[in-house]
Amino acid sequence: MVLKKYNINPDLALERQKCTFDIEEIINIFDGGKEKTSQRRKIEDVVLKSGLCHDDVPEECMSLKERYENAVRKSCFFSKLMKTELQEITGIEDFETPAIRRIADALFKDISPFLLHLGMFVPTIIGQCTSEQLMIWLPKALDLQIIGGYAQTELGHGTFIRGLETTATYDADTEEFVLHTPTLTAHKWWAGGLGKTINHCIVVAQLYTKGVCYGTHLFMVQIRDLDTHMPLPGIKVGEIGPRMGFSSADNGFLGFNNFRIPRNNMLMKHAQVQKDGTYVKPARHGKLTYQTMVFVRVTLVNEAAFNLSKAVTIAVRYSAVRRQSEMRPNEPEPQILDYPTQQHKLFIGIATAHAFQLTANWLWNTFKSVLSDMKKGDVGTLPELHALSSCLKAVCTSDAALLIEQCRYACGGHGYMLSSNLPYIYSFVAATRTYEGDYTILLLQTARFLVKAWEQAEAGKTVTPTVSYISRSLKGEKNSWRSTDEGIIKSFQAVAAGKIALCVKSIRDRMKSGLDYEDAWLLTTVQLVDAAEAHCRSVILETYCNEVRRLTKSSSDNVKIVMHQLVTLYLSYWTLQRTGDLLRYSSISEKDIDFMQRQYEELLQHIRPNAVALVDAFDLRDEILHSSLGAYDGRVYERLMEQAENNPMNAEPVNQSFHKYIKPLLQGKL
Ligand SMILES: CCCCCCCCCCCCCCCCCCCCCCCCCC(=O)SCCNC(=O)CCNC(=O)[C@H](O)C(C)(C)COP(=O)(O)OP(=O)(O)OC[C@H]1O[C@@H](n2cnc3c(N)ncnc32)[C@H](O)[C@@H]1OP(=O)(O)O
Ligand SMILES: Cc1cc2nc3c(=O)[nH]c(=O)nc-3n(C[C@H](O)[C@H](O)[C@H](O)COP(=O)(O)OP(=O)(O)OC[C@H]3O[C@@H](n4cnc5c(N)ncnc54)[C@H](O)[C@@H]3O)c2cc1C
Repeated sequence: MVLKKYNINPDLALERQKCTFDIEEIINIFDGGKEKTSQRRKIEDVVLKSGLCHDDVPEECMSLKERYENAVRKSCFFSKLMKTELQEITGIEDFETPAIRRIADALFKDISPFLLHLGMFVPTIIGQCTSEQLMIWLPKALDLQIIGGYAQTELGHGTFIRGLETTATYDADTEEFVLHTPTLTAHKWWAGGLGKTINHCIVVAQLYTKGVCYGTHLFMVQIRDLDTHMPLPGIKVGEIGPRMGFSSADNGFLGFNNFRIPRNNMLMKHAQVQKDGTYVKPARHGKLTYQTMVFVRVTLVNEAAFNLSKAVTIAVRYSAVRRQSEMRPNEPEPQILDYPTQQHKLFIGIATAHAFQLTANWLWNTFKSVLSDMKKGDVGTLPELHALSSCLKAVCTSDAALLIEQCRYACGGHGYMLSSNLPYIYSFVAATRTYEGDYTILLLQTARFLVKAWEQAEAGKTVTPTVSYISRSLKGEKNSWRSTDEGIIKSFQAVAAGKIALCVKSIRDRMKSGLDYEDAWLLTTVQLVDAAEAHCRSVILETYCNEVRRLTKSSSDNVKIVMHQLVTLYLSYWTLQRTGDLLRYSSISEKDIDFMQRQYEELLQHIRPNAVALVDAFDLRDEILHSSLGAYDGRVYERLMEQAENNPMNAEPVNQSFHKYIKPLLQGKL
């Protein structure tokens, strides 16, 4: 839809006048500098001027098939734009992925069927291919001569990768692998783009050679004819059916009937099958084939931050425009943003978006540094990255989903409209809690690392920096509560250490009472998930504080103040959420909690005048927000009426069902 232009709503205009800081400064901080902001805006301008964001009818009023076809059309033209005009017009050779990611949302209110091509297919080629394989597939994939996806999950197994049933059996006579789907539950299920769009995919299958199974490995498989797009003989493929969100992502199913691929289609950077069928196992680490998942988990922390920033922008702007009830008799109805309970629902969303964005950037840098270690042959830092990316993906996507839903509650009835975009944002982020490793499963992976770290520290060994608090705790360091940033972080670390200690004790006690390790672990998993979550909280709190301090070093005083108010709000919020834990594992007193509660409520008041400016500082254009409630001009009621009038249901004054059913019913003739 072409966005109509309106004058700014006077309430919003007034809000912007109250702002105490230069929003451009905060925008630059999050973009990574002025230059990056200007590059991003250039990219956005090109895409927005391309006309590609236009839909003749609102996406939500299209049928599923129309939505899919529309998303394919846009994905193709967007890809062309990325390869040609964007580079020519802006002169920017190296597209920053965050900029492309952000502007992609102007095209797709739901999901691009090409998401997995860019999000997993290309990264798997980069991470799992030998240099010869890379030369064959990477240029084709980048040039979109082939379009791919990532088919790992099966109907029967998603979490437990070792339980996958698809087989890839090596035939040394023909130097081919035979892919086969032995059971109903072995059918690949869920892969994005697989249903109708892609012609290639990475398939994860159990490798058999010389009669031995070597576990899951990755294979490049062409599934459709490049010209006719028909499934190749031996391939059964289709769309899995309507779901909560992801309607235009054509998630698919896939079965193989003794389907043959050349030996060279096994991705052999880490493990190899030689021509005679000899298996060469990965030299360095057994889980390197899981690397794309680590990459995606890292990017999902960014997704959590970005989508939360969209939701909270919509809800804060709406709350500044919406007036409801009365605070005192006969006074005008206040903006709902003036209610402390509304501020409590929303300001934590702003602070969390900052915390997650800065944590995502930090995690991305950690990821790059681990990759560079691995290139030098050192895999020593991989376990910590796996533990960090697992818990951060779990906690950030889960918190973001809850806070996005809270933003929807904060918009009352209108938040329930698809045109608010909040239901779309929610259904996208809700899926991120499950895919790429379910919440519980990933926290249990981190817990495994934490228990090991505890045992190492107990044995007097040095542990990695993110768990160094364990060593301090084992040395008997007592926590003394202080309501400063550092003091609060230390107390959250004491909570994590206390919980890990209890897990270790529970496991040992259970083993002493006769259980084996597996059962002792299993019975402790509720506590283990809790301990991993506590560890993750302490990581986020510490990273957020450190990064704000680092990034605002040369900022103006007013920016420092407002950014630090949000940090303090975040620390206070989580202190109040976790008083039980803090009373148990730190020296916090009831008086301290009263102080934190008052500080929190005062902070809501301090942040209130800057709330709209703070969400403006996410710099999200209306075309990216797609929201009748969240547009920059705040013309909520005009847009709600506009979308109602454009609803195809209103194209005819009387629907045919009246004549077919209602009238006969009224007349007793049905
Ligand atoms: C160019 C132009 C283009 C134009 C385009 C135009 C349009 C463009 C539009 C688009 C715009 C742009 C878009 C950009 C991208 C956006 C975002 C991307 C979104 C992507 C969407 C994604 C959708 C969703 C995809 C999916 O969902 S895909 C499926 C994901 N599936 C899962 O995630 C399964 C979870 N399950 C497990 O991951 C395992 O099952 C399990 C639990 C670990 C146990 O694994 P197991 O083998 O049993 O191992 P254990 O025995 O437990 O552990 C044994 C030992 O190994 C260790 N260890 C386990 N792991 C690992 C590991 N990794 N690494 C290291 N160690 C590990 C463990 O610590 C232990 O160490 P130890 O303690 O021994 O020392
Ligand atoms: C929108 C969407 C897109 C997707 N895209 C892709 C894709 O492109 N490619 C692809 O390969 N896959 C994809 N997936 C699949 C996704 O990765 C899996 O659904 C996800 O990993 C969870 O696995 P599962 O469905 O088997 O859940 P299950 O493992 O069956 O989980 C069900 C419940 O059991 C619990 N549970 C399971 N095992 C344990 C355990 N050991 N201990 C304690 N609790 C346990 C879980 O915590 C969860 O609560 C997608 C999924 C969605 C929703």
